[in-house]
Amino acid sequence: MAWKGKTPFSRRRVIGSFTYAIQGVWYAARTEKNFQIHLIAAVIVSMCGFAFQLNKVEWLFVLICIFGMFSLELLNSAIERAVDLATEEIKPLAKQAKDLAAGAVLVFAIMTIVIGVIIFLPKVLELFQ
Ligand SMILES: Nc1ncnc2c1ncn2[C@@H]1O[C@H](COP(=O)(O)OP(=O)(O)OP(=O)(O)O)[C@@H](O)[C@H]1O
Repeated sequence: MAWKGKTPFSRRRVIGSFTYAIQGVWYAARTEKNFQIHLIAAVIVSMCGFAFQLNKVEWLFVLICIFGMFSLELLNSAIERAVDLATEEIKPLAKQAKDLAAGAVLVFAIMTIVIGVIIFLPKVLELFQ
């Protein structure tokens, strides 16, 4: 614990926690294939959002989907590492932990796709009318 001995809300501790969090996001952006795919998808979806001039509510849903996917992907990567740290052997509990974490990402991804279809499909269809 790098902040041991500091008061709970000391400025250095808060800045330290923030710095570590940024390091985590930066590490994922540099090394995690899935996180990079989500980054590209987020840029494409945002460009589509501007192109189709989404309203405020539509943007809120899109942003929740984008940042929710990032958050879950980061958690999934953290769980994978924690499991690998706990054991290098093949164990049913290790499999369950990793598969459950991957399942959480999948469930949110399905919701994201459904929301994407609800928001963008009518706008795309309008282009062909
Ligand atoms: N220690 C283990 N014991 C049993 N099964 C495992 C173990 N480690 C991984 N697995 C199984 O292999 C799958 C793939 O694990 P892995 O660690 O390669 O992650 P991944 O899903 O390929 O993620 P990423 O590609 O992001 O690293 C897991 O989802 C799990 O089902």
